[in-house]
Amino acid sequence: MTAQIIDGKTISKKIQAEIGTAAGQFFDATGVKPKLAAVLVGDDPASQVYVRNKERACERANIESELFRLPSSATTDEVVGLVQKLNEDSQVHGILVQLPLPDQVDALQVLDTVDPKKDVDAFHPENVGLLSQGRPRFLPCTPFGIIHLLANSGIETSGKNVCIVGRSDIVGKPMALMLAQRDSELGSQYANATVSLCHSRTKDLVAYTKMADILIAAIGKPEFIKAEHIKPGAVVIDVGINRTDDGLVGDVDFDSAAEVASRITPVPGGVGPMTVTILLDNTLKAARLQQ
Ligand SMILES: Nc1nc(=O)c2c([nH]1)NC[C@@H]1CN(c3ccc(C(=O)N[C@@H](CCC(=O)O)C(=O)O)cc3)C=[N+]21
Repeated sequence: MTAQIIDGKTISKKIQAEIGTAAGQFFDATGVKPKLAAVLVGDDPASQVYVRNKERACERANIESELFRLPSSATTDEVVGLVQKLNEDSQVHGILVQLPLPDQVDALQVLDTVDPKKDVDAFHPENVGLLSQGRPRFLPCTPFGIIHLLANSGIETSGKNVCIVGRSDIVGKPMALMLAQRDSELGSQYANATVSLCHSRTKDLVAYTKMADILIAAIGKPEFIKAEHIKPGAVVIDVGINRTDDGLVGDVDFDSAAEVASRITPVPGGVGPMTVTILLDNTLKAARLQQ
């Protein structure tokens, strides 16, 4: 078997065009152009790439964006102060604090400062709580991007075995919540999964991954998932972005996995562009919330 590719770049272009149309209509009705403020502390090269991708995508979708930079020596108080200023700025609808922050900055304190109604990453405890109760305000960008990828590819999750490898607060944990719930913004067929959330202490990982109709790799280890982890015909979603000597690779060994899977996302061009797309959607949602 050779897997069909799930093309995140093409799907994200299509959704970004829809968001652009909706943002234009919102502007015509209200005179307000949705605005995203991105906070970038230091000069991590990967963060610069992501922030640039986000700015370009905003431009395409009729969303204003402004980048606020602080030096890598910034203190917690300085970052918190900038976020407070953006909270109070009525022209700013969405605030994104690019992670990772430098070690001397208390990231939790910074993220807790973001006004929950401007929290387009959905990292604030109020938004995490709303999601866990099944009444989300904003949905976290990468997990919701994955649901969109599945929906756009006609891959339903209801009643399926989904295995998520990796329990991070920004991908694995919220992804598990969203897929296990009764409903999703895209319909109940894209929820209601039987979810296993696996991690570094999981015993017999292969037993879980091999049961999965949909396998989501969000571990942060280059090419960790191989053909032997995958049930023949399964759908494989690769969330990893690892920079190695061979260039950018995912958490899945693409060549061997594609022999066994029925559908697979590439890296780059899979989940990454969808993360950016949902950020735009959340910024428009934030602008609506603030009218
Ligand atoms: N507050 C916060 N929110 C985030 O959403 C957030 C963050 N911090 N810190 C880092 C991670 C990572 N992330 C990506 C965004 C875009 C691509 C992306 O555009 N990827 C393209 C290009 C990849 C490349 O060329 O490097 C692709 O996969 O095709 C990837 C990863 C958002 N993150």
